[in-house]
Amino acid sequence: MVGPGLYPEIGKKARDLLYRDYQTDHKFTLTTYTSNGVAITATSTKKADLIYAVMPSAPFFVLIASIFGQVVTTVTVDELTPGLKSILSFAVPDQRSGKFEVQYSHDYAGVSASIGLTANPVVNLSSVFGTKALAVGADVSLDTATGNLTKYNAGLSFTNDDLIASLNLNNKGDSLTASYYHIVNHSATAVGAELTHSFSSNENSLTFGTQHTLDPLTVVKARFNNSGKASALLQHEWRPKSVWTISAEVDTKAIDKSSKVGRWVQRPSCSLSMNGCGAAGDLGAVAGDLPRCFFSARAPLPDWPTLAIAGAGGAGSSNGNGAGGVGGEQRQRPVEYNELEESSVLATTIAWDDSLSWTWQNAVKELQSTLQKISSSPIKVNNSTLQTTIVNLNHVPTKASWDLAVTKALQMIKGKQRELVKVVLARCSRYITDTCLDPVELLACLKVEGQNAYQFCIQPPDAPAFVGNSMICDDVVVHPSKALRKLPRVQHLSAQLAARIRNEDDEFDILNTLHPSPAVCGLPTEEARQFIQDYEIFDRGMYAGPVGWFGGAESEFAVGIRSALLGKGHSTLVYAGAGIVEGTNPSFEWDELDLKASQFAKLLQYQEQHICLQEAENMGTVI
Ligand SMILES: C=C(O[C@H]1C=CC=C(C(=O)O)[C@@H]1O)C(=O)O
Repeated sequence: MVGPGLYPEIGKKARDLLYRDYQTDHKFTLTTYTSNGVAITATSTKKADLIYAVMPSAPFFVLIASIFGQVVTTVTVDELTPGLKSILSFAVPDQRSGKFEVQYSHDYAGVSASIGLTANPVVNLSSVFGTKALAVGADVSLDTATGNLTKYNAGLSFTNDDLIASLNLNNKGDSLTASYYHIVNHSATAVGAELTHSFSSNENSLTFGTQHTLDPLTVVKARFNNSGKASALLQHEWRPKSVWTISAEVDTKAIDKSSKVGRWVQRPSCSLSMNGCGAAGDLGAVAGDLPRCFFSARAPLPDWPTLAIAGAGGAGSSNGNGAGGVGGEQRQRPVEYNELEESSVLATTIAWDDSLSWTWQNAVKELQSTLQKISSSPIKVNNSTLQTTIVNLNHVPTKASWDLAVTKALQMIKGKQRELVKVVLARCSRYITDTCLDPVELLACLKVEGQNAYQFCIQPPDAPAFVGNSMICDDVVVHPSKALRKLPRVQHLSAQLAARIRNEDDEFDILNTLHPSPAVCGLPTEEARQFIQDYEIFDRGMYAGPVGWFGGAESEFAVGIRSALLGKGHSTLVYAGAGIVEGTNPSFEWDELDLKASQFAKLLQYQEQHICLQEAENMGTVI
């Protein structure tokens, strides 16, 4: 850090020591570094009903869906000129939260200015003056829509070798925070404290804590506050940039209440969404306590008389409950629903580790409580019609923009350099219907679309549901010779590839290598990815990303195409893509998009067809 740093750094050391990583929510961070130094970070934090147990050596299961909760995407371009950095960030589903920020650091000043990417943006300006030892700063936000100052804070900090003291006036002057951070005797131990006084409520809050670095990869922390909450955490970097955190919190004033325990893992460099900016779409959230996740796997569910909500949680360990799958082999699925003659069985796999706090008893207790929630809310699924009508439809891109993008792709494919061979361009169509759609009913209706479809529904709590009817291969692994595969609307050339995985192979790495495949991105991958980034004008979100689960002994993923995102209200986004190669005709490809989207579209038109049929019947006409 040069000079006094930026405003958020005032008091940051103490705040990090006292608050960072203590949350018991599930958290997942992915960071992707592109070749030109741009870091793309997606962070997802959400309260989960169950806390996932993820163990490096034991069988484990992480629902990939868990990364698609509230996602904050930040793109940082460092050092445009010495000391200058620009940042573009947005939180999805609310992409209106996007902002552009410029930071400038100098020996005696640090200035940061940001502006929201909306018509009436919020403008934020902060500056710090001083030296590394003594800094004074202010932070102001102006809402240009109302002309009001929405924030004005001020701060002062004093830093020497092993001690940082700071004073912050926050909340428009309503609260004063004094904080202190101290490295004890140049050792691996640091202590910190923070005292906040609120002038309006006349309340004080005091938190103090300590942190000890056990070895370069392991840190323990503990803290206590004046409302009686005691917390501790253990953090270990088990491989580069991958951190395990186990944290616990006890309310000493209500010791009989169960304590909270959380664990999470951060993984690096895993681009799970097509172009690395995985947004969950721009639809409103759907309220609901339980995450809903469903993967139909290679053996689709026999039927859908009742819905089993797959609670996203409990973690996979072999307990023999994995139902028989392809060829009778024992398969573990996170949640499995089977219709038998006289009863139905809902089987789930769980994991535990008695040497940690996530014991067998805990795992069973959580499972039982989830099952109780599930069994108290069975829904009869209507799998014949959706009884809804499309009231509005628009496509992004429009046909004209599509033609332009395809023409541009063809120029590049035929161009002198001939670097691009194939690029897959996509379309996102927003259907407004006259009723709200239930994602599971939609999937149930889609089932007729193909016995071999891989059906999925991923719906974290309070988030839109991502559903799809993707393709899968046949049961038997054959030579990688291509065969024609006919589906109800389209046909594909398909081939199966089989490989033996080495012990050291990691399923995250395998997935990272396979995604994005030429079927959703193009060839060569980097050129196609760049073209999509430059010319595709909507955010793919989860569309075309891998969907499935990691199961320790087994993982299962399909490509999230033939998919849609269902949000709160009456809005559904339907995605479709097509590969552009030499000789492609833009209009034919547009028709192909219509064809691919029609599996959803025809279900949304129920009433129109129904009315037509009725009218026809009334008129005695046979259609
Ligand atoms: C990207 C999609 O399809 C890809 C997968 C198979 C066949 C494709 C095609 O026919 O062009 C696409 O590459 C989609 O359906 O959204």
